[in-house]
Amino acid sequence: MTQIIDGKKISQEIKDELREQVAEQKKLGKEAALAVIQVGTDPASSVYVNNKKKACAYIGIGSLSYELPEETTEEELLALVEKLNGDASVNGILVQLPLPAQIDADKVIRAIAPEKDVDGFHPENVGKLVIGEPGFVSCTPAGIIQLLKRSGIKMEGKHCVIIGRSNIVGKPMALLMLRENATVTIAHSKTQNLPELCKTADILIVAIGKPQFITADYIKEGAVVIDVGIHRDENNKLCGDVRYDEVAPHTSAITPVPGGVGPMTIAMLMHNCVESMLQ
Ligand SMILES: Nc1nc(=O)c2c([nH]1)NC[C@@H]1CN(c3ccc(C(=O)N[C@@H](CCC(=O)O)C(=O)O)cc3)C=[N+]21
Repeated sequence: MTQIIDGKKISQEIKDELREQVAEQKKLGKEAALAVIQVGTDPASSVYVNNKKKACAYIGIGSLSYELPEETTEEELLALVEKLNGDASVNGILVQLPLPAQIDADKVIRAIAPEKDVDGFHPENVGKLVIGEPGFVSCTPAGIIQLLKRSGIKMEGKHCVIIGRSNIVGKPMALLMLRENATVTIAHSKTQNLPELCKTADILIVAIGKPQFITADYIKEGAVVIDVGIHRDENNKLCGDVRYDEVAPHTSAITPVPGGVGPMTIAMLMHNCVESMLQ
């Protein structure tokens, strides 16, 4: 029997836990607030940003919303980040990616005060993850660990293949899996014999960014498959990097798209905001 890992349900559990924690802190006079900055009006970004604001409202975290025009300059964005760094009522700063071409995203990420970097993208937080010190962890990989733990899936000693080596998903994912005592392989666009390699995975985490790329040929019978991709197909329906209908029957557990990893990213962002408030 294939276990369908319900990211909506698990993210709801986490949000309910956080909501209680925030209510407790409110009694002590402590409040949390997240600043969300969006440059331009990419429709997909707007959906995610709205989901983040809804989650804040549900949990009781204040949200400040900055919607800047597409032609915003790097200097203007950096000035806003600086202002929010110095604002004691703001615990978290999130600059929605991708940014328009005139803005250097790395420069903006480095400008965010590490103690307000709830995305976990700042080099200081990335470095802490590498050496195993507490710090903010990138939300998508942190959410995947929660999905696995809360679904009763053991990671210790398992071979985990991660496809994708981005700073935001693949690399932090590998470090978190290592922390859970998995044996980790990172695959990428230059990896040879990708289907054969994937067939050795007990846990396959797919973050390639190509719609429905992974077929049943990549799957060891009974493997756990986590799909990080999010796309719209020819019928404008959401789909992932994995051909779900074909792959699912060969797995012991799999995440759907939507309703898998996506909602967990937001739950972990909320978790990081609460952590930031408690510091
Ligand atoms: N600074 C920054 N931090 C991010 O965390 C960040 C970002 N930039 N840029 C874009 C990606 C993508 N991302 C998602 C968040 C929620 C869903 C999500 O809620 N997905 C729903 C469906 C949403 C829909 O209806 O489209 C689901 O999978 O069920 C997906 C993707 C955060 N990102």
